[in-house]
Amino acid sequence: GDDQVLTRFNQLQKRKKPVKFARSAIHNWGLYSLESITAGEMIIEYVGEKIRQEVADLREIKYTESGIGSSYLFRIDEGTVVDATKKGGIARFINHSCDPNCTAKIIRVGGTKRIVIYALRDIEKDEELTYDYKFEREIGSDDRIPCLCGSANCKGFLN
Ligand SMILES: Nc1ncnc2c1ncn2[C@@H]1O[C@H](CN(CC[C@H](N)C(=O)O)CC2CN(Cc3cccs3)C2)[C@@H](O)[C@H]1O
Repeated sequence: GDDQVLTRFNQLQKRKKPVKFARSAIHNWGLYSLESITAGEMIIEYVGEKIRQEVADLREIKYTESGIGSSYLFRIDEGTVVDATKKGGIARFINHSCDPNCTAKIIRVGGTKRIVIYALRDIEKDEELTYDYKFEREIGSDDRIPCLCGSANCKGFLN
């Protein structure tokens, strides 16, 4: 129930799972576990600036124009986005996989929504952490992002 989530979130605040960012076999930088993690455990919060969708749209254009490439934007709900580009935690380095070992959950803590990354299965030390980005399909658009996760069940694209 919610109280367990709260307790575990508070524990997570005190004792984050040790993780590190390093070069990824999937894309550029990725996030890795520094110790084995048990299925269901909270690993890290995706921390950043909470902004309205309209602001996120403008920033997305600015980031793309300034060559930051795709952005560290994480949608919380239809009106809210967390932007980890300028003020963000290292969870922004987690890559997508079609066979992920983590999942990103939106939890409500004291009335505010937060993004927490949980382990979907037992994770070994030094494994790259991944979750399914669940990007919306860009129907008909030509800017599909080819997926490099390398999983047997890879869908071929991120969007
Ligand atoms: N399975 C995958 N297959 C292909 N590409 C992937 C996969 N999974 C993540 N991606 C890329 O990664 C971005 C998500 N990124 C996660 C961390 C990234 N690896 C990083 O080093 O910053 C954050 C965005 C912000 N951008 C900054 C950039 C740095 C270098 C080139 S663009 C990347 C995504 O939007 C994608 O473009």
